[in-house]
Amino acid sequence: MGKSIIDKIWEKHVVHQEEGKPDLLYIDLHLVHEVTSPQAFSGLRMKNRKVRRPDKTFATVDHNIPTDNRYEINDSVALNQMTTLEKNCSEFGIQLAGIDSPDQGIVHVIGPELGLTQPGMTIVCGDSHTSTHGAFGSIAFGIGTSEVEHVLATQTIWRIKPKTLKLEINGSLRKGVTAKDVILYILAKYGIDFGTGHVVEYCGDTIRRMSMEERMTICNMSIEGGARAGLVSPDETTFSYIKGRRYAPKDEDFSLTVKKWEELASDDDASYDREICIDANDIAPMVSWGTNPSMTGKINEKIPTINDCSSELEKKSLERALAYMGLQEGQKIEDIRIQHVFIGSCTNSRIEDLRQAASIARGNKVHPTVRALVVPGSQAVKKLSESEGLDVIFKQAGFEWRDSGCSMCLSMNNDIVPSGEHCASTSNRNFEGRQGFGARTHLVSPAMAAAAAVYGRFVDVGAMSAAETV
Ligand SMILES: CC(C)[C@H](C(=O)O)[C@@H](O)C(=O)O
Ligand code: SF4
Repeated sequence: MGKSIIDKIWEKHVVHQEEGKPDLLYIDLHLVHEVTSPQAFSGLRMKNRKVRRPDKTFATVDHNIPTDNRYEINDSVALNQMTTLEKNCSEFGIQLAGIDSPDQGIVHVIGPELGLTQPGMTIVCGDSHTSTHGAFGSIAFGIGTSEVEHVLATQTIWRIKPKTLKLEINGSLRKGVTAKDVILYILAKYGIDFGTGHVVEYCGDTIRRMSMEERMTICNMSIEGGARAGLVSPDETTFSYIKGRRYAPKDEDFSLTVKKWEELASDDDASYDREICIDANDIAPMVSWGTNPSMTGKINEKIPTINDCSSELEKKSLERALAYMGLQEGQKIEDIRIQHVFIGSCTNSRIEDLRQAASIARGNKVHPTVRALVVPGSQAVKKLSESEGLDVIFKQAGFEWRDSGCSMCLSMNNDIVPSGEHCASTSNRNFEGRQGFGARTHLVSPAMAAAAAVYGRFVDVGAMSAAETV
């Protein structure tokens, strides 16, 4: 019987195993941000401990950093977390992409961008969307603050080996359908618990044809399906993305390392605890209408009715979601009006995402009743976008063009959606209050968000004419 990539990586990283106990896993890369690290460093200080492998630890500021004027931090908690991280990194000798650094950005955007994220690694961060890094064929998962301290001190973590789920997607995606629509479709169809207790391996020819940016979008939202992590076996697309990046192996080392990475891919006869198979042709541009990511429909569908519900529980949660969202049962998704657009977050703020949004924004104008933000995932994405003129396209269309950070994905900085207003957002979470008290979030792809900005409501980007999208 062959092995899956999950088994292969896990086995290589176990440093201690005992019957009835979790495994002790070696960690190759520890990413750190300002929100979940302060207590961990305090813990080290109290116990007089050092960071075991500062060279395998990398920090940045992303959640709190303002993206309009980054030095104007009015919130004292935010300011304190950011300056505390700076102090901690200099005291413990950790590399930091701080507020002034051209490397600063959302932790899950800069890891891959700098070549820190590589196939076969175990990667952790005190952040749930660490699963993003699984796109490179690594086991990457979020950890709690006490575990951040443990990893800082020991470079290891205790974990029970998760179950494995093979999620295969085959076929061609229809016009206007992106990786974001694929993962929203999976969540709509299989629910917010489809991956509970499992590491999901995404495979099939649809995934194989995807770029690294697209694979990252899918792995990112594995967490919304309850999974421990999500990953894709590495291939040529992975290797050519990594080649030449700052922390990637160089020259001869690179080709030797690629040989090792090639062996990581799951064997054809690998076995999994569960398998799901999806037809890509069934997927349409998706829009979430409710308060969890499974409350999502295709653009040309209607919001379900109470009569569609198969249980009392389902009925109650539909009623509650509709009341919070200010929507009607049976309402057409295309008729939902929006007042805000947020293009950004660790799900969709990479260069390809911004290119897709720009192809819709070009030559169009943001609807007069809409406020729209474009927030690149990193300062490097910002710079690259500007070299391609994307900033000019967005600004001419009436979008705000920002510095990098988590921004409106969560209400921890200046960017907040006012109560009762609707936001088309390329982020990953839509629970009550996520983008601000009473804010109403609709999860969509970058192209769908840009089109919503132009029309003030949701439209099918797959049906837009060539003249509308240049
Ligand atoms: C702040 C952090 C702990 C949190 C997470 O881990 O998910 C954040 O990134 C989020 O998306 O809500
Ligand atoms: S962009 Fe959003 S989901 Fe991603 S790390 Fe930041 S707050 Fe969390």
